[in-house]
Amino acid sequence: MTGVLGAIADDFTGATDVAVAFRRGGLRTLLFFGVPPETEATPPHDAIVIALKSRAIPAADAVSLSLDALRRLRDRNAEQIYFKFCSTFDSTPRGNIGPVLDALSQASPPGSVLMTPSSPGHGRTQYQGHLFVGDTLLAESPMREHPATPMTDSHLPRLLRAQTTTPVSLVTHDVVRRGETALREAVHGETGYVLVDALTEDDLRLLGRVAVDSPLVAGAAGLAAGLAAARTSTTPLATETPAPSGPAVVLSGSCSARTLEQIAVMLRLGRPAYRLDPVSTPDPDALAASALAWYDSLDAGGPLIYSSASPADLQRTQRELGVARSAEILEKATGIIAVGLAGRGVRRLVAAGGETSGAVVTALDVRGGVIGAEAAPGVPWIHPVDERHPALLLKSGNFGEPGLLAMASGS
Ligand SMILES: Nc1ncnc2c1ncn2[C@@H]1O[C@H](COP(=O)(O)OP(=O)(O)O)[C@@H](O)[C@H]1O
Ligand SMILES: O=C(O)[C@@H](O)C(=O)COP(=O)(O)O
Repeated sequence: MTGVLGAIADDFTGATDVAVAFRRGGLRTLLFFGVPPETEATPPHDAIVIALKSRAIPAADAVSLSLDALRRLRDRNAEQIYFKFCSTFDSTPRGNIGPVLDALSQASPPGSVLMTPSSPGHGRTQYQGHLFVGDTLLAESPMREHPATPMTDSHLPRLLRAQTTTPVSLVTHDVVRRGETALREAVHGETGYVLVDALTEDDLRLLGRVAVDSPLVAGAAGLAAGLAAARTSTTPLATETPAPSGPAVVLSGSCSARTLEQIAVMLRLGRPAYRLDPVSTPDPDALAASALAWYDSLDAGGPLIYSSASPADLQRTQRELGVARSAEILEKATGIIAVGLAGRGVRRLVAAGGETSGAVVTALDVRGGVIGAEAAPGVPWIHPVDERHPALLLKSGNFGEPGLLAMASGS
């Protein structure tokens, strides 16, 4: 399919992940945080990614935001739409993957929707409809403890059927192994949503070829890369923007197991660290003010301000304050802190966690940026178009080696 490839991502770290996948595939990619104004001027591009914060909000709001994004992408000549959800299928029985897919497919030309969360680069694979995180089933991985979207089932057709009345079918790996013609027949012979097994990047390139003319495709960064590879770009990529420099701070609200390891490394290295405790200070303004006062008193660089907590500590806070209220307090405080840090001359902000990153970008009012060098696979530096903003590294909870946060905020 020619024309622009438009992606709608359900959170901000997911959006950077998919933007990187498109860019690596040779597509000149723009990333917008939120639906851009109609008039926003843009450099030439092959793909546009719109980052929403629609993963954990009420389904009706997620649908309405996604339809706004769809309209804006269509205004900008997007002929093919990619709905990016999490490679760990983060959702609840109420949504939001099913409801958003329903709305997007009703607003698109007819045809089955090929989809898979498989992203081998991140250790996610789909086999016999089951989602694996490394060598572990999703429901046995740390995702079962996620604060907003605990994943306690690994079977994708069952997870999706709980969220939609649209038919959901499964194409298993034996069909993928038979090659393009067999897969094309299997996918295009179905109606509704077709979850296709994929274990390798080669599988995903095959899926990309099969979906290259479909108006709507869905998945994580793995299939996005497959789709990008199936489209050709005649324009060579711009040269890589160098990694940014200047004072750096890590802001982490991610409670993912990988982030906790990355925080442990920072603490072991003796980096200055300030823990946000919403139970002792439930007023976000007061919480932010004390964190900023602490920052002002520092003489060492590369500090960490965090609320990330182990599953047991997280549950204690959530019992005390409620899941929504604790997240609301922390995200509001984190936003205020981000603005305060930018005002104090911080030039690199590393945010850990999708929701947390969304809070940071929204509070700073960063509208969009150019995708730069990757600090880890799927985690690029973002250079805001408005250069007064600090460079941003939005780290998905599950991504990066244990040393990533320390490295990205180092001098
Ligand atoms: N100590 C805490 N107690 C309760 N909720 C927390 C705590 N720390 C973070 N949160 C909330 O948990 C959610 C974490 O989600 P996110 O930032 O997407 O990271 P991840 O998905 O990696 O855990 C956010 O809404 C955040 O505000
Ligand atoms: O697909 C993925 O795993 C990521 O792109 C993503 O969406 C991660 O979300 P968070 O773990 O909430 O950062």
